[in-house]
Amino acid sequence: MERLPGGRRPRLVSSLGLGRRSWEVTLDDERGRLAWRDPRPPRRAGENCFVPISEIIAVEETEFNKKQRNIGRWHKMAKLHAFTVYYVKKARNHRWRCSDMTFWCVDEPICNQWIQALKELLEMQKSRPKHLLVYINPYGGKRQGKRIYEQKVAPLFSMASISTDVVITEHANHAKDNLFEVNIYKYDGVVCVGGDGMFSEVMHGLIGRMQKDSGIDQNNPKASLVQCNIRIGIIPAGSTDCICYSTVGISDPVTSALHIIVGDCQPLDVSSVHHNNTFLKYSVSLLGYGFYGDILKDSEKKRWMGPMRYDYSGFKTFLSHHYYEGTIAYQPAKHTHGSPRDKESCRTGCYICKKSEKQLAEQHKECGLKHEEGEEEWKVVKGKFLAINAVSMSCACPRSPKGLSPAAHLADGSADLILVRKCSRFDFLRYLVRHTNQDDQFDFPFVDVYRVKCFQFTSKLSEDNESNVMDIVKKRFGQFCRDHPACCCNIVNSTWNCDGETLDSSAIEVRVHCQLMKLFARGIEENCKDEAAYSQSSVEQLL
Ligand SMILES: Nc1ncnc2c1ncn2[C@@H]1O[C@H](COP(=O)(O)OP(=O)(O)OP(=O)(O)O)[C@@H](O)[C@H]1O
Ligand SMILES: CCCCCCCCCCCCC/C=C/[C@@H](O)[C@H](CO)NC(C)=O
Ligand SMILES: [Ca+2]
Repeated sequence: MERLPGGRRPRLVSSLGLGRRSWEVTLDDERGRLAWRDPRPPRRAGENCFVPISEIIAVEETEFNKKQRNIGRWHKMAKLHAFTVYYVKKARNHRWRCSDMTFWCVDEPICNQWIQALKELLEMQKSRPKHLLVYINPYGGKRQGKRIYEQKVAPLFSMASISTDVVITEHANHAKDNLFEVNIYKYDGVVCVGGDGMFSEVMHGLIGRMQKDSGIDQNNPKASLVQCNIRIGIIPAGSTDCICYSTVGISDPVTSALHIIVGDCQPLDVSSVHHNNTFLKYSVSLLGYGFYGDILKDSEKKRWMGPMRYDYSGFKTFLSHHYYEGTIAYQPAKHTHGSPRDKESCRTGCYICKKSEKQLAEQHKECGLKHEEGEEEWKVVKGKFLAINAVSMSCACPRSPKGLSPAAHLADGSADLILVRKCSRFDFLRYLVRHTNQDDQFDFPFVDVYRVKCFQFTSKLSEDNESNVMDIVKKRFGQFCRDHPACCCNIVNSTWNCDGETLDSSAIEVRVHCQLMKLFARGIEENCKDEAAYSQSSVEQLL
């Protein structure tokens, strides 16, 4: 048996047929690769091809005649034995597809040896899920959730030998409530088929369940929450699908299903939102007051329009140009080195997020699960704002491929607080348009951005309300009519948009919990054509 670099022996080396030619095929378990090359000298660059074992989806014995291609005439005389390897093929724009290759030989024991060895190696991929709980929202987005799951996802899960318990939700909060009742510990993960709202439900169910089982009171804004190690997979079938897009790089059901199958793991920051020591919600994407809150409030009445509702309400809200007065107090995130103005974005294996992971592990070692709230300084900002956005991740989505804060990190324990002060409609439009092109959306005198670990917000109206409700409303309403005929400032509060759900209170207290949960994802991969992708495309040229 030929030795590999370093004198290692591969697990298996055989001469196998692939297409019309015979190849030297190697199963190198140390490097984690299934590789094949043309044995005829000289070996030309580009003829060394491989698939990482971690990206093989399944292996199965194949009835060769059914798949028979135009192979040499002499082979037609003998009975051929074959096996098919299904693997991840990386296409453009972070899209993944399931591709396959059929290897053949005349020797049945060799064929069986290959099938067995590959299956053993797949069995050893311990991060892969075997049993999943799936929730499908049949009414999310364009109401395609059930069809998408049945046609595109279920066949892949079954090919990868993943068993599933599927729940088609019958009402809002069905998935969340169900997660408090079922034995979640028997599953390797929970999958939601829907949009950001559906993900939010599943996340609330899982995090809430973990806290309940650990005796943690979610109403305590300072409580150290217990990390949730049951991963969530998102099959995008919603209107914005921002969480899927920001963690995978594309909103595509097949790509997401393949990330689940290969057992990817991406930790995620979660912000808790409280009002007066009462827990309101968790957020992983956008907490938006003013512009995004008003869009959401208006669009909720137009759910029948589907994803178009956001364009309609967005246009209406833009024209209304309301601003809101309030005070924000925040603690800067000093533990992380990044800044919202960085040119680099969070990508697979991000070193800033890795550093936060280490810090978190050290913190847990030092003080068990007790969280030491640092007596760090609070900064206070008062003003009139068109939008207050706090994002724990970039919030990239098909409408804005770089997101609301392009340099925000998925798992660094911080959120980016973006304050858009009162400005002209034209300037606000310029700001919005920069979400869709390469220009810096923070490079405006009326936009400030801070990386924070917690913040509080109080609207001017609720500050006033605390003194004397009716007097102030009357006084302010008079002022409003006399001083602002253009009707741009608002005597009522806006609403918080929390990952696509409205909050009942305007005064909130927010804290980022570093890596509180995990997704079946790996962050956005760098956009270079990597070695594996190169090899795979060259396979197709060669066959
Ligand atoms: N069977 C159901 N009937 C009505 N509402 C449901 C049902 N199942 C789930 N929901 C609710 O529907 C809401 C919206 O769903 P989802 O997030 O899937 O779609 P979307 O709002 O169109 O997309 P996005 O959140 O990406 O904008 C969720 O908050 C969820 O609570
Ligand atoms: C005139 C051009 C204007 C273009 C403006 C583009 C800006 C788009 C930015 C969208 C960011 C969406 C952030 C995600 C929020 C989700 O949590 C939420 C629920 O799905 N979606 C919305 C729309 O609130
Ligand atoms: Ca973050």
